[in-house]
Amino acid sequence: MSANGTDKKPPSPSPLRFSKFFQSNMRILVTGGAGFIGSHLVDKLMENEKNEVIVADNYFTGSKDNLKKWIGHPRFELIRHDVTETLLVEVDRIYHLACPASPIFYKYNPVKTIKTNVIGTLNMLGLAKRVGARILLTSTSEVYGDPLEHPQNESYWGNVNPIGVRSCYDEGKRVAETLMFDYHRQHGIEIRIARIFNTYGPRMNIDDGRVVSNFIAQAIRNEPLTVQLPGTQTRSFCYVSDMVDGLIRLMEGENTGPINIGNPGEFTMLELAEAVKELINPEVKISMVENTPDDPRQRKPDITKAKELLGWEPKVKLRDGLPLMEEDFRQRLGAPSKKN
Ligand SMILES: NC(=O)c1ccc[n+]([C@@H]2O[C@H](COP(=O)([O-])OP(=O)(O)OC[C@H]3O[C@@H](n4cnc5c(N)ncnc54)[C@H](O)[C@@H]3O)[C@@H](O)[C@H]2O)c1
Ligand SMILES: O=c1ccn([C@@H]2O[C@H](COP(=O)(O)OP(=O)(O)O[C@H]3OC[C@@H](O)[C@H](O)[C@H]3O)[C@@H](O)[C@H]2O)c(=O)[nH]1
Repeated sequence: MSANGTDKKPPSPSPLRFSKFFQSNMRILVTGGAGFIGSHLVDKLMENEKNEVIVADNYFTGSKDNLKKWIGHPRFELIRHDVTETLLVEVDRIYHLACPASPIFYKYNPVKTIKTNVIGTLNMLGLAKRVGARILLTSTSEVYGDPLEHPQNESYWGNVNPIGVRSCYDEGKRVAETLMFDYHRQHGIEIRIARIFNTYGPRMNIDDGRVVSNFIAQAIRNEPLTVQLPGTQTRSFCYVSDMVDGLIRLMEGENTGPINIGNPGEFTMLELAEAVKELINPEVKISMVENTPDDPRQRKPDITKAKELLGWEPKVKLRDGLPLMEEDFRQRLGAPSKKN
């Protein structure tokens, strides 16, 4: 009797796979592929003509607009699907990103956020088991909570409030990581876990609520930059092209992780506001506003593992990445481009 209590072997891939005429394209599922990081990942995966990409997304925080250049492409398929329901597709790789990432959106329906992280990850692991796919989870630096170690390396177990308003996301991702390792140990599933630190870039929702998108939209509209108190809390911001590069290296490498993927350049929120002011609108005012509960006071990735195991480190500095994002926001807000 096997570990799952049955004598049946998992189904083998379709007989077509063993046909000598079979074109061995890599079939890749990206859950949450209509979102910010997901759509950039899809762009990169589609560059490789050997890849077929399937996106499954419920459009809660994502949009078809982010994928419009691929809709109708013969190697691309878009499915409106909620990962809390099962999905049956024949794939070789699963990038499992589906989950709202902005605190405003993950706190909007916390029970749904937990379901997305727990039931959604169970469903994707079940799919990986059925079709023998390798699965990568986009976990988060939030698993470290309000960290008491600085910078954070992967062996730190974190300082997370289990009953706070952020817990649906933080604890949801922690359970998702546990599920990944249990499926790996119990069923031999090939897993990869990325712990992503704050990522920014074009295509973030304008009303996403995260700090970089808020400040850029505010600077372009000449509205005060809302620095939440005390303003000395820190974050480390990674440009999205670096993030996508790190995720693909992790997926195709030999290590399960968890591996931190982020940019170690650390800034206080007041420093970030000053940088946005200087680069985008020197006239804009800065206004100090109330913060939300359990906001982590400091965050910076130790990326030694990513450097050693993936040969990866970020290339884009914050001062170079912010103007790239500004142009995209100007277009979408209907503000004149700075290039003209
Ligand atoms: N951006 C960051 O700074 C950051 C940091 C750490 C971890 N992450 C993780 O990376 C992933 C992508 O983040 P993002 O910034 O692109 O966020 P995003 O909100 O832009 O994208 C998330 C996508 O998942 C979809 N989605 C949400 N719930 C779903 C469900 N139940 N079923 C199907 N689709 C669903 C959304 O519609 C959206 O397209 C998330 O898992 C997030 O937790 C992001
Ligand atoms: O307008 C704002 C928004 C946010 N902030 C501050 O900026 C900091 C960063 O806040 P964000 O909402 O951008 O993101 P957080 O770092 O809190 O969480 C994020 O990080 C890890 C990911 O998993 C998630 O994408 C998200 O939870 C916080 O200290 C917050 O208080 C502002 O000062 N002003």
